[in-house]
Amino acid sequence: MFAGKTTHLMRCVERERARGRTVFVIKSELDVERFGEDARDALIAHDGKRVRFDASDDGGRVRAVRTLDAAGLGADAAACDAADVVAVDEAQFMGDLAPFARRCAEELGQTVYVCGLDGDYRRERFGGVLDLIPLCDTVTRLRGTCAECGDESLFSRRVEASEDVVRVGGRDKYAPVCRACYVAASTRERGSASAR
Ligand SMILES: Nc1ncnc2c1ncn2[C@@H]1O[C@H](COP(=O)(O)OP(=O)(O)O)[C@@H](O)[C@H]1O
Ligand SMILES: Cc1cn([C@H]2C[C@H](O)[C@@H](COP(=O)(O)O)O2)c(=O)[nH]c1=O
Repeated sequence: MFAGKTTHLMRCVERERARGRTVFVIKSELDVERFGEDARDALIAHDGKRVRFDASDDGGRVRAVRTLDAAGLGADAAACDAADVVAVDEAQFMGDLAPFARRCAEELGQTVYVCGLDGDYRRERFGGVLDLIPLCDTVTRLRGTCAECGDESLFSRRVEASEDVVRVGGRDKYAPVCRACYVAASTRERGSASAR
């Protein structure tokens, strides 16, 4: 988390739109829990930057969905199929990600951008993001800044006591950390659990 994934996706979306291409942006409905109704039709990064398309935009949309199938996309399924570009944020929450992305790229000829977490706070695979790797033209792994020592961050450490894998949130629940700080925190936590 905090690696700049959403910010990077926003730049890709803005570049495609500047070239006159229609972009359909899909994000997780879970973001609505975190940011409120505003998150239904806007991409939102941790620094508050937002990308929203207005009514005058050429068929491009930002939509928060539960699933990537016709049930999730509902009335927007045709607009999604018709877009030149499909961009998916928070892809770790999307079931059937690889079949969806493959259909977009290979049956519909769309340009597809997908951004999401490959691993959860335990550093285990998160949703279907890793299933895309063998299908991609390009993979970019971004890094943020370790919240504890300032080195580059690689992992998301959960700072709140909860063991649910899916736990929507930001700085209140997670900190981006480097390997050394992740391992040090895990060792501390294991130590305090065994002392109890
Ligand atoms: N520790 C951090 N490392 C990097 N960026 C951070 C950090 N804390 C806050 N930020 C902010 O988060 C922004 C990136 O947010 P975002 O694009 O939403 O990342 P992601 O989608 O990977 O979680 C940065 O531009 C920066 O303003
Ligand atoms: C590590 C981890 C994250 N989440 C949630 C927390 C946020 O709502 C998103 C990640 O958003 P970001 O744009 O990458 O910052 O995922 C989770 O549910 N479980 C986890 O283990």
